[in-house]
Amino acid sequence: MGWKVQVVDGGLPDMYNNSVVLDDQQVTLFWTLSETSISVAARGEKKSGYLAIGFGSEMVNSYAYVVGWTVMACIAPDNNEIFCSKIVNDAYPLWLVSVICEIWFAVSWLLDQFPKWYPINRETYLDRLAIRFDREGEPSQMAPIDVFVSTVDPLKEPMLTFESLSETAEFARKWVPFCRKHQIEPRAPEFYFAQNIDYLKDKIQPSFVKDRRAMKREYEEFKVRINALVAKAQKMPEEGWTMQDGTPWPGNNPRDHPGMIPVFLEHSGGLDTDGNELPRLVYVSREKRPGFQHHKKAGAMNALIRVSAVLTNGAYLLNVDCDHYFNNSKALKEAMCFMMDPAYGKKTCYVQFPQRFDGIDTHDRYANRNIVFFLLT
Ligand SMILES: O=c1ccn([C@@H]2O[C@H](COP(=O)(O)OP(=O)(O)O[C@H]3O[C@H](CO)[C@@H](O)[C@H](O)[C@H]3O)[C@@H](O)[C@H]2O)c(=O)[nH]1
Ligand SMILES: [Mn+2]
Repeated sequence: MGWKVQVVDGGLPDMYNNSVVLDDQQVTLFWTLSETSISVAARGEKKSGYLAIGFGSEMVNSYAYVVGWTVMACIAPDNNEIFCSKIVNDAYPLWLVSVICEIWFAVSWLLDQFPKWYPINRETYLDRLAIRFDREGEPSQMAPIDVFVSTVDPLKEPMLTFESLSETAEFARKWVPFCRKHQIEPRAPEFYFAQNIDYLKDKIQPSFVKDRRAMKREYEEFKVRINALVAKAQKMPEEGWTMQDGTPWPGNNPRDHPGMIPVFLEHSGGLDTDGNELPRLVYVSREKRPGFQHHKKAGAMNALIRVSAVLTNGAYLLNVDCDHYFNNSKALKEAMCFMMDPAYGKKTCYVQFPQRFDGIDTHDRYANRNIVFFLLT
């Protein structure tokens, strides 16, 4: 990694070039692009040499170098030849804004560096957590967790309507025992079945192939039922939806409706096909009225806290967005290692999971591939 600054004596015939008049002289700019580097050079009429600057590929990608480069550009004297091709004296506000921005970027980059000086690594020991709170043959002492999933528009976002959740709960009765039996990861079926790996590798249970095939079929059928619900939901009748007893569905106007809290998988019946208890599932549609600020996701979370306080009152809350999935089914227990730690648990307010994104657009406009934040926290 690094700079290659060269003074070249002679022509640069193989490079792209473009001539412009800057101040009182003709200046030609040259550049070449290769897979791994960019070279730029400039030739002025009154200058006898070239200054060619090569950027290696790591260099181009390195945020630190970009910051260094821009800081240098900011503090370099006005009449320097590297950074200023033409000095405009009447654009002071523009200059000021860009300098402030660059300085802020540099400061924020610097702030990002401090935690790296004293990194703290923690390891979770799930076996020790189990010894303390989850012993074989005894009722679990693990603190209960309420999981909140919010959605604003179930047609644009993953289909999270009352009916699709009920289908999902039904599917979970078979999916969860299958995952437990064969240690399936990730537990999001769409991503599990899409994985392009040799699924027979390291699997020794002869029943696995049969179970997987059957489960895959179940999942395909589940998807067909969900797609049918999506198709149905897109074609709302003119008079709006009606309920089974013929009365209109109170949620027909998404911006003006009362609160609704149907509950599925209540105490009994919430068992998977192995007879293990499944989490209780509650669907909340909070009240919305025109003219009242509903505070988006934060408002949804507040409504869920109130419902959870009445229905389940879990000691801990886990929040996931409707488009999130776990890639490690032990994640909740790992978080609990921090929360229930005898020494640090009381000082720990929340645990933030690192986040990775699927389906990033090719230009990654939102810098979703940037994981610096999660490497630091
Ligand atoms: O009125 C609203 C608006 C949003 N949401 C939900 O809030 C979540 C996040 O919304 P979105 O605006 O799509 O956020 P993203 O930009 O996709 O996600 C970023 O912002 C989220 C909210 O802070 C974080 O949870 C994520 O980790 C982060 O990647 C989703 O489940 C939405 O359904 C609501 O429930 N009601
Ligand atoms: Mn999102």
